Amino acid sequence: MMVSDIVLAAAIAAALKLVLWIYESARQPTNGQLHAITNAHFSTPFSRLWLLWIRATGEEFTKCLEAHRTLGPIIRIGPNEISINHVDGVRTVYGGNWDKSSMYDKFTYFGFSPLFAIRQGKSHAERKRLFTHVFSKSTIVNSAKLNDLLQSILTARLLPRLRQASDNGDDVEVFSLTREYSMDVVTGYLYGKENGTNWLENHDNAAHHLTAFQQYAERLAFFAITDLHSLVTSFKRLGIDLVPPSVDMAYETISSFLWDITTRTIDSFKNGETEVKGDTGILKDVWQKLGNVTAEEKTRLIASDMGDQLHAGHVATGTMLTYLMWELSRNIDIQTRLRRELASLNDPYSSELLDAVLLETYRMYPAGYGPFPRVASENSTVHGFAIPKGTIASASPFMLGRNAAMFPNPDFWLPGRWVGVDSDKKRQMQRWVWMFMSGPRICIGEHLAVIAMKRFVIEIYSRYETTIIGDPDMTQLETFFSVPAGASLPLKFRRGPLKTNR
Ligand code: HEM
Repeated sequence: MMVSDIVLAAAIAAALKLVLWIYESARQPTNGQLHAITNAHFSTPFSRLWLLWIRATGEEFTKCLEAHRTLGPIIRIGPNEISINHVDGVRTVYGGNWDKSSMYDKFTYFGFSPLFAIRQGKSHAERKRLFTHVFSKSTIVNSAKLNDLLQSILTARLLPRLRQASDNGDDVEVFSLTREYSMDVVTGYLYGKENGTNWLENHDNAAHHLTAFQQYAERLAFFAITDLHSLVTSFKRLGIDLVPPSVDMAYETISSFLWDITTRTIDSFKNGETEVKGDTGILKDVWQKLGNVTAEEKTRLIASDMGDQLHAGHVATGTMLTYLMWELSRNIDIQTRLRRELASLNDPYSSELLDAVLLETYRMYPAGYGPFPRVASENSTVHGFAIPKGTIASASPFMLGRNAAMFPNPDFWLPGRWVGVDSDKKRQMQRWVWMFMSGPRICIGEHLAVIAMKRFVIEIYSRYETTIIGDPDMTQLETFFSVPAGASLPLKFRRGPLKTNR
């Protein structure tokens, strides 16, 4: 056979595979028991194509929100899939024993699923026990070590960099700055201060890795790895790669970064080596708790979990801080009030306006839009509808946060809506702010992220006034890591008009 014949045969096989895949996606067995639920699109009872299309074009959540606004809190988005946009339905699905869907199988590092990707409740609960104490609210709030870590990262790395930029009149690229800060905090907590990253001071090293994390979770790459998985695999067998090589290279870069930082730290306490300085964060504790596996497996398992925690920890926290600073920089009146309030309080953590600014940012710009699919493990009732076993359901913090009855003018960032409201009303409102999720699969890093964000905002806005430069594209991408489309937020930092003791 000549080379051209082989290429032609591969092209024909690929075309056939594509046609078959479209046919299968377009005509799926319909689930008759879901007929009572309103269809988001006429095709959804028998086809996934509408869902795949809005996902591929990056409009999944605005289109589903539009459909919810006219059709109600439960809509059908595929032959076997529903979308929920009400906290009662969310409580049933995410607070109960619905497992994660097969979408999560695609996320492994070093041959193991990290906590986030474990589908079943029992295996998940076993793994989660390794980390529950480490991330509990009382551990985080009372940890003197974490307090020192934050203090040293802020005073020795972040503030000198901002002072220099402000004195020189230089812009600060805030989307990078916030991710660098967040990675330094998360790795410092997990691996110990001396063994974690110092990206705030090693900008080139940081930029290389930030790009890799960004490319790996890029919207279309995520879509290809999850929804197009079978097509991507079949094409790969024919020698055609639908996923750009940059994604594989990014995965390699992330894996080697994770492996290096994790094994260096583990080796130090395993072999009593002295290369690694200082304490080793929480890793030693996790290592000792892991029984019944070989040392090699333990290392791979821990590195896999670290992959998950480092990725979520730096991108999500960095994204939230970026949107918060963007809004404060274009709402100078609120920024000024916040600065005054922080300066007037002995304990700036107790600032009501600081809380309001954070909650409003979680509501408007949740760092992950989804999808977060779950599978009904038995016949259930969701928001009054009978849902058969095997149905896939999902919800999104973006859609829940745009509830106009709960949040008038839902598309506007208005922190004032959280100020002066009575505690019952505030609790009601908070149920709709679902950025860290709820139930057994709630984000384990929530308290670490919140303390890191509060400390960052207090330190910066007690000292500096920030203003926007140019016209950054802050459109939020509708995907799992919903980062700003322009991936950049340059701000000007000016020493604050108020003098404070901090
Ligand atoms: C603002 C920052 C953060 C946001 C918005 C966020 C959001 C989320 C969300 C929505 C989930 C559920 C994902 C799903 O079910 O598919 C999740 C899970 C998780 N997050 Fe976070 N996260 C943040 C920070 C962190 C940090 C700092 C860490 C750890 C250092 C972390 C570690 C995890 C882990 C391990 C899970 C899986 C939990 C489980 O399945 O039991 N996250 N996070």
